[in-house]
Amino acid sequence: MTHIAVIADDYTGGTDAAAALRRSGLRVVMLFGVPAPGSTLQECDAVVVGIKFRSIASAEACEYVERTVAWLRENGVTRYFYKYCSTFDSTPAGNIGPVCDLLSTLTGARYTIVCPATPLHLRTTYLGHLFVGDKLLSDSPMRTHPLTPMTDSNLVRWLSLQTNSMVGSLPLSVVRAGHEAVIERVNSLAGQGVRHIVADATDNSDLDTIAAGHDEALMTGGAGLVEALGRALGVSLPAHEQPLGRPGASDASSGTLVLAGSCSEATLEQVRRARLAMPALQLDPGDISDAVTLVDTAVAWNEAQDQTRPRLIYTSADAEGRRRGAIAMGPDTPQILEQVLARIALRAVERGTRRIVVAGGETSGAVVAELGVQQVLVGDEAAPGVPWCTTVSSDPISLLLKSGNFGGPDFLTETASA
Ligand SMILES: Nc1ncnc2c1ncn2[C@@H]1O[C@H](COP(=O)(O)OP(=O)(O)OP(=O)(O)O)[C@@H](O)[C@H]1O
Ligand SMILES: O=C(O)[C@@H](O)C(=O)CO
Repeated sequence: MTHIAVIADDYTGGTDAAAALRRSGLRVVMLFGVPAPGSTLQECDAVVVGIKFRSIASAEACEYVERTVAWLRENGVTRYFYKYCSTFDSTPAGNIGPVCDLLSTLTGARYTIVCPATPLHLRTTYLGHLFVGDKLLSDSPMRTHPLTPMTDSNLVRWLSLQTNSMVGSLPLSVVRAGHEAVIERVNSLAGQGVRHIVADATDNSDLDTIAAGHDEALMTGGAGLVEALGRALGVSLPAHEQPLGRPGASDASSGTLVLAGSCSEATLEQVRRARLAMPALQLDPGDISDAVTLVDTAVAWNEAQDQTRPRLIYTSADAEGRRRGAIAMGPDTPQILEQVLARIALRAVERGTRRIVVAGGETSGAVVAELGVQQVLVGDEAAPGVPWCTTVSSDPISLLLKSGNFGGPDFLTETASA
């Protein structure tokens, strides 16, 4: 029986959630994209559906979510978790607010917990404000994100821009007072008409308190709260023999193609180090602004490399590099570059590549869509929240889809060769 479905707003967010559930010993199936009508869900404790709707128009995002919920219902799911980024990636128009509104209507939930806090990734919430390590979100590198610059750390205020529903908060003092105090406060807020409740949490025990005995059909947040729900579920389920398999990475001697589109500070440093360790090609729209020429250049370069060795192709650039590139390529540069890396991935797979590391959630979404991957088995983590995934096929591909901010400085170098 599938006890919970996680709907994630991008693919690396989905693999992060899937890794969190696996840590609790649950059997997890991960799907990419809105599931095809009529397709069936294989036996699992939890299903994660990763959909690329973080940065698209909110009407389209809601349509994807509605179709996904309809499919999940047909497959017997009654509890839902909406997973967004631990840095609350969104714009004043959405999509977190519109999707929370939609999901609470579809599930009939009286209120929605909103809790991106994920201590494992150093994201905490206090008095409704989101912190990244020791910085407020708006003082972190997220303030210059190419798609969703996060310029306000006050989640109650930010979410209120995205919805007409009332947004309230659940302060840490109440969370620390325990589960009953939490239930009393959320009932009181719901009674006052508050629909979305931003919950404070600074460590995993806070998340356990928020998740414990929660019987609404919907929760929302980051992988931290997903893991807490997984822990609560894990103790109530019989131990499994992991019948879905536990694949790790395929052998690195088959050669790894690393594609980086994330422009996060973490990825820029990982790219800088990987450049010293493997052949690398930078694709800079400031130098070549035509997408077809960029793809052809990269494909030719890639095919000239030793296919049994790691190699790196990246568009990642700092804010100044992106500004220069956008002058030449135009306002759709981010989306065009996602497609460029995706097409390079497809051409490489057609030529035999079976091991691909991708940096960046949107970039991963584009790559997975271009490769036509619909379902993966979630395996061992290469870093917290970054599990190896293996496509379900007779000629499987190992994929490592890395959220922009995740992994240590040598992540790309180590995963490409290990
Ligand atoms: N040189 C560049 N100029 C402008 N945009 C770029 C450039 N290189 C990459 N981008 C775009 O920046 C965006 C990065 O988003 P992506 O989600 O891939 O990474 P991220 O936000 O760091 O990761 P995550 O969503 O997992 O936190 C993509 O749309 C990508 O195409
Ligand atoms: O929550 C996170 O930080 C990640 O899972 C993510 O969503 C990045 O795209």
